[in-house]
Amino acid sequence: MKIGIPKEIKNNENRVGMTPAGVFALTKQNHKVYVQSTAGIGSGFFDEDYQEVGATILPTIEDIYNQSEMIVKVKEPIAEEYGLIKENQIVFTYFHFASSQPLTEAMIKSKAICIAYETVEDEEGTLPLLTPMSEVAGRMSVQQGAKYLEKPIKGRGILLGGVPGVKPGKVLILGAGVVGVQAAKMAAGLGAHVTIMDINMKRLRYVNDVLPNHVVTDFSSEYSIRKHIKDHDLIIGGVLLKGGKAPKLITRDMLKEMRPGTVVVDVAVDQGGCFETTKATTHEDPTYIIDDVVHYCVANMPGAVPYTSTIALTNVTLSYILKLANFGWEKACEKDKTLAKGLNIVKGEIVYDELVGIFD
Ligand SMILES: NC(=O)C1=CN([C@@H]2O[C@H](COP(=O)(O)OP(=O)(O)OC[C@H]3O[C@@H](n4cnc5c(N)ncnc54)[C@H](O)[C@@H]3O)[C@@H](O)[C@H]2O)C=CC1
Ligand SMILES: CC(=O)C(=O)O
Ligand SMILES: [Mg+2]
Repeated sequence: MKIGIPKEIKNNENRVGMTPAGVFALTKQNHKVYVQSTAGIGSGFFDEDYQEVGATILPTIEDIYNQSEMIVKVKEPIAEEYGLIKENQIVFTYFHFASSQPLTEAMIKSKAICIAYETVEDEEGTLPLLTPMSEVAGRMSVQQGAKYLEKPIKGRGILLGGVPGVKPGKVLILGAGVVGVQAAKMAAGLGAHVTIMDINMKRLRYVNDVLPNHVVTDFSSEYSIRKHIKDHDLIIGGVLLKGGKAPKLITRDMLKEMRPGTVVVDVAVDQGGCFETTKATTHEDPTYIIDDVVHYCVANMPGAVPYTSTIALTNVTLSYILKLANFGWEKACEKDKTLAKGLNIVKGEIVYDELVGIFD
C-alpha cells in the first residue's frame, strides 16, 4: 500500500504520525511510504532518518495526499486540509468528531474512510490508541496547572506542594481514567492534597489501591462537585463518554463558587470539554480568564512534548497501521474488532453509534 505521512499544521503541533522505526517496519513488508519534507523535525527526526529506512520524501502536503492510499497523521484535519482528502482514502488519526460539526460534515463530504484513534477499543473497553496521549496529557495537566497558579500569570499564588509549616495546595480531578490517574500521580508526587472523582466505582477502588493516602476518592455527583470546587486550587477535567460529547460537570454559575485565581485545566476539551465555559485554546495562547478563574483548554497538549509523544504514539498505532496496509481496511477491520471500533465515517456515512444524529 502507498502510505503518506503529512506534516502537522495545527498550532504548535510538533508530533508526526510515524517514527522512522514505524516506516522501517512498513518498507520491510514492501509498502511504499511517503513522508512530507521536515514532517518529523519537531520530534527530532530528520528527512535523512526516514530516507535511510526506505521512505520517499515529498516536498508538499498536496503531494502526500495525492500519492497515498492511506494517510497516517496525529491530529484531526483542519480546514486547510479538508479539500486534500480523497474519496476512498483511508485517514487514520485522532478526529474527535463530537467536538466539531464542520469537520464531521467535511469528512462525510470527502467519502474517505475515517478511522479515529480515540475510538479504537478493545474487549476490556480500554482505548489503546488514546491511552498514551492521555498519559502524557494527564501528567502535563499538573505541570501546566502548577505554572498558572503562580500570581504573575493570574493564579492564586499557591505552591502546590506547600513548604514545611505551610499546608499544600489542593487539586480536584474529575474522572479517574487514564488522564485522571496520571494527574493524581503527578500531583501527589508534588505533595499536593488530591481529591479524585468518578462515577465508576471500579476506578475509584483502583485509585484507592495504588495511590498514596493523600489522594482521596469521592463519588462524582453535582452535589459533591459543588462542595469541592469551593476550596480546591487546581481543577482538572479528565472525563470521557467514549466517542461522545463530554458531560458539562461544571456550569458557568459554579465559577462564582471558586476562589479568585483558581485554575481549571480541561483536558477533555477535545470532546467538547467538561466545563460549560471551556473553549479550545492553543499552546500559543493557552489561557483565558472568566470570573477570575484561569482556564487552560489546549486540545493538543501532547503536541508540546513531541520527543516523548511521537514515540509513544507510534508504539501503539504501528500494529494497526501494518494490518491496514497488509489487508486493506475492510479485511483488517473484519479480522480485528478492536480496530473496527475506530471506524467513524465510511464513504460518506456515519458508522459510529455515538455520532449518529449528534449535530441534528
Ligand atoms: N487535551 C488533550 O491534549 C488531550 C485530551 N485527552 C482527552 O482526555 C479525556 C479523558 O481521556 P481518558 O482519561 O483517556 O479517558 P478514560 O475513559 O480513561 O477516563 C474517563 C473517565 O471519566 C469517567 N467519567 C464519566 N462520566 C463522569 C462523571 N460524570 N463524573 C466523573 N467521572 C466521569 C469515566 O468513568 C472514566 O473513568 C478524553 O476526552 C481524551 O480525548 C486525551 C489526551 C490529550
Ligand atoms: C488525544 C489528543 O487529542 C491528542 O493527543 O492531541
Ligand atoms: Mg486533543
